[in-house]
Amino acid sequence: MSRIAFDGAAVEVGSETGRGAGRTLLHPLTLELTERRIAVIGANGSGKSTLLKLVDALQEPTAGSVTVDGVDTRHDPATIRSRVGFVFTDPSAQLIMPTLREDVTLSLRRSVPRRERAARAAEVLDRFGLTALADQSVFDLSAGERQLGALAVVLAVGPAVLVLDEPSTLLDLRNTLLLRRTLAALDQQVLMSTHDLDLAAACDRVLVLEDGRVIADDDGPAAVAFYRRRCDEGLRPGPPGSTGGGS
Ligand SMILES: Nc1ncnc2c1ncn2[C@@H]1O[C@H](COP(=O)(O)OP(=O)(O)OP(=O)(O)O)[C@@H](O)[C@H]1O
Repeated sequence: MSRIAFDGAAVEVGSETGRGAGRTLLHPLTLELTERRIAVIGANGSGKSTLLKLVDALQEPTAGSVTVDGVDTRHDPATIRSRVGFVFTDPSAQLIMPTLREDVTLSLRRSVPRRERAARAAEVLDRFGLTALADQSVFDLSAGERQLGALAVVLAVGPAVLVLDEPSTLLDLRNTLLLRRTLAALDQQVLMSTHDLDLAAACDRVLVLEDGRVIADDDGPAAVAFYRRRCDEGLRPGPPGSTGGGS
């Protein structure tokens, strides 16, 4: 497995305007991720996507550093992106060709000789049950089909690390199960953010984020149980007269 290291990495935005303090999206974080399946969970806006983007050099840390197998994301983003594949929540950010077959073939242009690309693309599409949809306009595919297509495009080039931002958001139950099986069978290290707690519980390690801080770091079942308790406590009405207790 790869070694993803955060060394005091933090993200603050807005301070560059010089008008007072900026907003901290991610507080300084120091940890190493070497497990095979890692999930990041937490409320909307807690900083999950920000953390993931640091790993693929899509976001620069404003303090500290992030390295993947010793390569600093700020110094060598090209090498980072050849090792780390990023699957966005919104597949339209990923799919740029008219059909999935063309998109997968295009993604193979640097790693596979031209004469082998068609066969490799067919193999990848088949693995995701996308063969029947491969030549249809991507605009005619359902959102879930596009999301699986985006995953196929990224996996086609065999990145060492796969980063997925909420991969099951648009998927129905059948495709969620297909995604789970596919992720379980991958050789790659997988780092994902998700609101699907079953998916998270099946991971080797889960980080729970709250307001840009890691508040729990445990195995899947323990971290998910912690997060459920935390959400439950947050929803419980406070004693009469306390903030949020109502009038
Ligand atoms: N460039 C930016 N400038 C200012 N604020 C930002 C910027 N990027 C993200 N944010 C804010 O930072 C917070 C964390 O965003 P992030 O996308 O990491 O959250 P998230 O945990 O992935 O949320 P969700 O579950 O809704 O996808 C959000 O409140 C977001 O509005």
